[in-house]
Amino acid sequence: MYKHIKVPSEGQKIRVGADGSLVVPDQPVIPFIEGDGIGVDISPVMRNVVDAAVQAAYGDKRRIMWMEVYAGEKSTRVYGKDVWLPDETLEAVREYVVSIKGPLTTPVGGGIRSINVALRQALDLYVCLRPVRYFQGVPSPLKRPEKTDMVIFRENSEDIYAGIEWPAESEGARKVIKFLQDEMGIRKIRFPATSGIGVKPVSREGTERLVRKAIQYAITHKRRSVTLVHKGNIMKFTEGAFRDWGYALAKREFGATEVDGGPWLKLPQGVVIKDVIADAFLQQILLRPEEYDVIATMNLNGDYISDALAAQVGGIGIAPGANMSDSVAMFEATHGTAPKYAGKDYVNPGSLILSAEMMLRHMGWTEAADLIIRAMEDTIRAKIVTYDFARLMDGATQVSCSGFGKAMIERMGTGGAQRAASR
Ligand SMILES: NC(=O)C1=CN([C@@H]2O[C@H](COP(=O)(O)OP(=O)(O)OC[C@H]3O[C@@H](n4cnc5c(N)ncnc54)[C@H](OP(=O)(O)O)[C@@H]3O)[C@@H](O)[C@H]2O)C=CC1
Ligand SMILES: O=C(O)CCC(=O)C(=O)O
Ligand SMILES: [Mg+2]
Repeated sequence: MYKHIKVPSEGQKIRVGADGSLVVPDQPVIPFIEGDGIGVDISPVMRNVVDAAVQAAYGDKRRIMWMEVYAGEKSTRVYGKDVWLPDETLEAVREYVVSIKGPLTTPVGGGIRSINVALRQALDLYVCLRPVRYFQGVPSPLKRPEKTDMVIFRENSEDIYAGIEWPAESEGARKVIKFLQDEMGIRKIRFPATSGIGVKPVSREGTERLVRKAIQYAITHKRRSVTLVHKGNIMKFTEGAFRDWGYALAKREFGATEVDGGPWLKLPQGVVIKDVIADAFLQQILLRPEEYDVIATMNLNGDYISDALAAQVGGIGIAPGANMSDSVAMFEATHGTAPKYAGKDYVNPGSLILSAEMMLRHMGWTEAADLIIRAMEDTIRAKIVTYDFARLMDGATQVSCSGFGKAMIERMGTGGAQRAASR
C-alpha cells in the first residue's frame, strides 16, 4: 500500500520474464513523474499524444493506465517539506518496471543534489540512451542536418556525478587536501587554502557494462561504428582507462580484432570500434557528423554531448532519452525545466513525446510508436511548430505546447482524436 500514490483500479504491472524480456499486458500501469517547471505543460500533452496513438493503433484492445508518482517540487507539496524523492516513488518505479518522467530542478552551487541523478543512482539506471536524429523540415544551423544520426550511450552511475565533493575552505576540503599533501605527496594544488575538491570515480565494471550495451546495440541495429569518447590524454586513469577497458571488452567478449595494428578494432559483424578525444570530437561532429554513429562515453561528457548534438538537429526541444538498467527503464527528455516558460503552455513537447515513443517501442508497441513518429513528421512538415522552431523557420504557424500535441493527434486518424477529446 502506498501513502500518496493512487494505483489505478484497472490495469496490470509490466513484468520482466525469466529470459529477461518484458511481459507487457494490454492495460499496463505506467508510473509518471509530472516534473518541475515546464513539466506541468509537457507531461499532459505527452500523455494525450500517447493515448491517442495507442487508441489509433489498437482501438480499445490496449490502453495505458497512467499512475502519478512524485519527485521534486511537487513531492514536497504532497509529502511535506524536504521530501524530494519519497521511498515509495522509487519502489513504484522499480515495481512497475517502465516509467516516464518530466524534468526536475537542481539548484546551482548549494541546495539539494540532483533528484534526476538520485533516481538514476538509486535504481542503478546505468545507461542513459539518447538517440539523435533529424526530422525533415526542422530548422538547424547545419547545411546538411540529416547527416547527424547518432545514438549516445552515456554512463549514468558514476564519474563526477557521484557527488563526492567538498566546498572550498570547509573542514572536508581541508582534510582531503591535507591527506593529499601529507600522505600522497601531492604538490600540484595551486591554491590549496581556497580550493573546492571533487572526486571522479570511473570503474572497470561501470565502463564495461556501458560499453557492452553500446556494442550490443550497434550489432542488433546494424550500426557502422561505436566510438569511445574520452579525455584520456589528461585524465589518464579515469577517462583513459575508460578507453582501454572499452577496447579490451570489445576484444574479449565480442571477438574484435585490430584494424591496421590498432587501436581501432573491427567486430566480426563489421562494426568498427574506435575512440576520439572529447574536444576533437566536439568539432568533428559539426564538420563531419557522418563519421560518427553509436557513441559510448562517461557521464559528464555525455551530458555536454547530448545538448550539443541535439542543437545540430533542431535543439533540445526535440531530444528524447531513456535511463535504463538491465530490467527497469525510465524515459525522460534531454532538456531541463526551462523555468522561464513554466506554466505558459509555450514550449515544445517534442522531447518528452519522443521519449514516450521510445518507451512504446521498448514495450513492443511498435505500431503506436510508428504513429507518433509519422504524426511528428507530418506536423513539422506542415510547418506547425512551437516557438523554438517558429523563430528559425519561414512561413511557420506557431502553436502552443498543447496546440502542437493536438496537431499531432489530428494526424493520427479518428480513433486517436476521439480518445484525446474525451480526456
Ligand atoms: N533531466 C532533467 O530533469 C534535467 C534537469 N535540468 C535542470 O533544469 C533546470 C534548468 O536548466 P537549464 O540549464 O535552464 O536548461 P533547460 O534545458 O531547462 O533549458 C535551457 C533552454 O533550452 C531550451 N529548451 C528547454 N526545453 C525546451 C523545450 N521543451 N522546448 C523548447 N526549448 C526548450 C530553452 O531555450 P530558449 O531560452 O532559447 O528558448 C531553455 O531556456 C536546472 O535546474 C537543471 O538542473 C537540466 C537538464 C536535464
Ligand atoms: O540533474 C540535473 O539537474 C541535470 C541533468 C542533466 O543535465 C542531464 O541529465 O542531461
Ligand atoms: Mg544535460
